Amino acid sequence: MKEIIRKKMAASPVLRWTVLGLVSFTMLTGYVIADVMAPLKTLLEQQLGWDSSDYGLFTSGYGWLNIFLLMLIFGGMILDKKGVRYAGVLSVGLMIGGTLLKYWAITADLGGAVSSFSIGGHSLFSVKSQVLYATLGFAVFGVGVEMIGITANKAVVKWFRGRSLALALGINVAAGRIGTAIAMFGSLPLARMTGNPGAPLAVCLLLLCIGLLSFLVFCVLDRREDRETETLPGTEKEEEFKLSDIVKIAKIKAFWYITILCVLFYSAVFPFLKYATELMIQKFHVSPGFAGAIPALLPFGNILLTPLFGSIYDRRGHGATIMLIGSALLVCVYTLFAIPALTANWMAVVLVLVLGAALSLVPSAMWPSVTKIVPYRMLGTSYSMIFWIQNWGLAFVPLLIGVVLKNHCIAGTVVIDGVVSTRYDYTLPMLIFAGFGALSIVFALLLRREDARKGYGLEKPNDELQTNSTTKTQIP
Ligand SMILES: N[C@@H](Cc1c[nH]cn1)C(=O)NCC(=O)O
Repeated sequence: MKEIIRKKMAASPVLRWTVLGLVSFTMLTGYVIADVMAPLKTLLEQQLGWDSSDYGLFTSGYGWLNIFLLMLIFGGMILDKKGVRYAGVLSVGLMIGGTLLKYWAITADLGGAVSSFSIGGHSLFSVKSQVLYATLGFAVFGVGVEMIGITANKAVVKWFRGRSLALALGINVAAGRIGTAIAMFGSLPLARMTGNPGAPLAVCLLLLCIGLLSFLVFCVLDRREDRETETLPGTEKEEEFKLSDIVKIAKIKAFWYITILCVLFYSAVFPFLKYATELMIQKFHVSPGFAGAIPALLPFGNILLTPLFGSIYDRRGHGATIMLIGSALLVCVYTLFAIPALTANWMAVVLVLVLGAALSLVPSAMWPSVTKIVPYRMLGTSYSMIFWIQNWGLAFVPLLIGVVLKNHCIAGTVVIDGVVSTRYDYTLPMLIFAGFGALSIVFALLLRREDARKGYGLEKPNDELQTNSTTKTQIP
């Protein structure tokens, strides 16, 4: 065990909250683009001649570079080595570059060109060039947006550790949810109004440039603060991140518990949203025109509740218990979704709202808790390792649910909007999500036990820890 002296918590509250506003706004602009194409699936098929597999390929592009080329992990290491300013500007640059490529692909007339890939004369696969370029653009964007996620978290920790940290991180998550809500509600009307599926992307690009400006203003404030803090008496420079720190992180049991809890929990929520509209139509008999509005309630609930639960964690503690309650709610929600006899509309609304509460509880406690388990200098890499494993779940669980639906859940046909469609029985997928929830409970319990053993302080108020740890913190 080693002790280092932390930088003094300088900065006025006004400056701290200004910094949070600037960084969170940049996050918001990135998260709008992450979801902006999701409501346009039908429009892409109608206007650009895409089919479902083109759309599936394009959507999956988000995780390609992050997962397979380990870009997320490299992003975390760059963040720890070079700092939040460098990593943030790089992230926004990648998001702008990726979105420009995607916008060009969607709006250019490529004359129906097809790109084919073959090895030794054997054709592997061919894909519409437009889809390929749009997917590559989304893949580059995916690296940037995941990196801004970890960078924003680390920047918030840098400015808020010990002072309303969970509230600040909760507001940052809420900013991301506002971005998702804007995309879910604004994208389709704008594309329809202009008759151009590229129009929402053009607006997003403009928004992202404002996000870049916002981050640049943050950089000026952050650099000034760094200079002032360095000159404070009694302030020692923090140890630099080393590659060997990855091994140190990997040896922390609680880190793995929180990582596994993260992948299980998020795999039970975000992939559910990809099927939620169909579930509303087929199980709860909601009209197709209104069905998307029920799952869209989810981010709205989060916008208020995540900061609220964060603030409770700051003042009262119980971080591990909050994660436990959030996981338990998942089991309740999906078990009720699985019961075939429950088909009332209001029930679907209530269950989505409770799911929203779960999606507020767990992130509000999870991201601040990581700061109690790993030292600040390793935080970028730790967040990136957690996000990397989480991205596997986010990429493959929707696929798993699709395969399960296709092979085990077909229950005849149903007429939707005058079109005969396959009818699915969603009981099994809902039980799978409930299973993820049950496993999340196990890992939340393990985390709580480990906390009791090692004394990370997950059950203690963050603000109380501040008085003990503003100057000194224990480093494993
Ligand atoms: N790694 C991200 C994944 C994501 C993408 N869009 C929404 N979430 C993440 O976990 N961000 C934190 C969060 O709670 O959304």
